[in-house]
Amino acid sequence: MLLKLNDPLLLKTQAYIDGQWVNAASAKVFAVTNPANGLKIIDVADVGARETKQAIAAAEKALVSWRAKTAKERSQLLRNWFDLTVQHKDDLARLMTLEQGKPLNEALGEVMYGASFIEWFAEEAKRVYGDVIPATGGDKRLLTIKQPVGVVAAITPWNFPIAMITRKAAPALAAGCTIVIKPSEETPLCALALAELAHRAGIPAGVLNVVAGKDAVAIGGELTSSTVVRKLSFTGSTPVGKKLIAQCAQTVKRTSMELGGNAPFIVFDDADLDAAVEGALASKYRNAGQTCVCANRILVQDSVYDAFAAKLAARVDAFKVGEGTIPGVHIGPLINKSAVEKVDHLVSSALKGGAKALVGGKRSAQGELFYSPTILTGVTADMAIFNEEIFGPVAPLFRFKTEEEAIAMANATPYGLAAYFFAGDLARIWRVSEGLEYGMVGINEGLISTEVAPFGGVKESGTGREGSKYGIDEYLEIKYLCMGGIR
Ligand SMILES: NC(=O)c1ccc[n+]([C@@H]2O[C@H](COP(=O)([O-])OP(=O)(O)OC[C@H]3O[C@@H](n4cnc5c(N)ncnc54)[C@H](O)[C@@H]3O)[C@@H](O)[C@H]2O)c1
Ligand SMILES: O=C[C@H](O)CS(=O)(=O)O
Repeated sequence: MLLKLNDPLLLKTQAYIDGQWVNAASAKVFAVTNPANGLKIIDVADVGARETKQAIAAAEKALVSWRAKTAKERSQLLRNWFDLTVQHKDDLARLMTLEQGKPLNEALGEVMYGASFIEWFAEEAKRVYGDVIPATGGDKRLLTIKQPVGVVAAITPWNFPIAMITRKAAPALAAGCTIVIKPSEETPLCALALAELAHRAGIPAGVLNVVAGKDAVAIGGELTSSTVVRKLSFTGSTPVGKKLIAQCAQTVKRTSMELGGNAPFIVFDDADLDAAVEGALASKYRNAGQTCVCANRILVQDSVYDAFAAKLAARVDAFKVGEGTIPGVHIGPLINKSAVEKVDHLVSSALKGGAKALVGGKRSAQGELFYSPTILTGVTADMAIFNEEIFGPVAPLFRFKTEEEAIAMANATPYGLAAYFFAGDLARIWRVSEGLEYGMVGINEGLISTEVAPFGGVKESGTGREGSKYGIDEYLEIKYLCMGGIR
């Protein structure tokens, strides 16, 4: 797709530091490519440790006046940012489809989902309350106040290049923090466009900074070792999250971790099978299966296995695979070569182990980074595909006999982000909801993410929650005040 933007000034190719657009001191650039065809979209300034230091210094400088603003003043500026994001939603969606590959309608959905966090936290900014605590002595008054953590670092993934940024930046700014964002090198254009809109919204220089570069380790090293940065909010893979937690430990930073998933999707014998199929389609194949909350293992009770598989296959077989700008496309490309190779390896290994491809089971002829929507049957829990995050349009179906077996299978993973199940009986719904070791559970529903509810996982899927009334707490410190001598 030639890049036709209504507002061409949203296409930014430099780092955004201290309210200025700057090139890399090294003059280096890196190419951003379209995963649908491998063609270069544009070159972007390839910044590193030096520019990251400058961004941290800018955020530190801006913190003084930003935290001193009233909650209402910060709220209004966030509202301006929300309004501009919605106003430019079509251009942002085009940029996203171009650099990330998801179908245009999904990209538009993500822009609005991302904007919803700015809207939500524009309001939450005005509801940061403290406490008055009943004193232990007549001469004392006890209270708490909440204050911003300070300078925040955010490191974000490529699969939701707008929403994963606003889900961090909005609560951080609402709380009175300033932020340095390192987007994925795969998808910097959306991040830089968001920075341009924040600038236009009147968010002061240094409050929000974006540093994009190929050397994630160098940028991350600066962000995690700086004593000025008091918090890291990371969204990405669990292995990288573990590294970053360790790096942050050296300066005792607060961290929020939104990491990998391995979501079970359980279909019980008392489920509405048509609803379960709709839920599986929505959860499994969104963003070509490249979401942290995608159904990763579909567990189906024996007596309904064949009926469910047949219904699901009929729908998946009808999926249209292609470039995201083409109307009616359901499945776009995966993000890069290693992603396709990983998915192909997991499928091939399962097939070698005796699984069968009811639909797909191979790369797509649409292009180097396309994979065919796939359903595998006869998959067993000893296969790698049961234990690894697939991150592709592949639905492995597993059989189970009893409710206890389903819960045990579902929980047999180090991950604990999202889980789903379809059932009818109310007592079963309560038993299974309480038995699943996950941060989020979809019950007769495959799409659960919203700005008003807490998003996050347990075990090795991370710590902390984003969105909801809880999300702003990640960026606040509670200070206890004890007033004495009051007689
Ligand atoms: N829990 C969630 O909310 C959530 C949301 C989206 C994606 N994810 C997870 O993210 C993964 C896919 O995204 P990804 O491939 O971008 O993940 P990734 O971990 O490879 O990269 C995420 C970000 O970290 C950066 N990074 C990588 N190595 C780094 C290092 N050593 N130091 C500093 N920064 C580093 C990358 O440049 C990118 O910006 C999947 O595991 C998915 O489940 C989780
Ligand atoms: O991939 C992770 C995102 O958080 C997915 S969602 O859009 O928030 O469900």
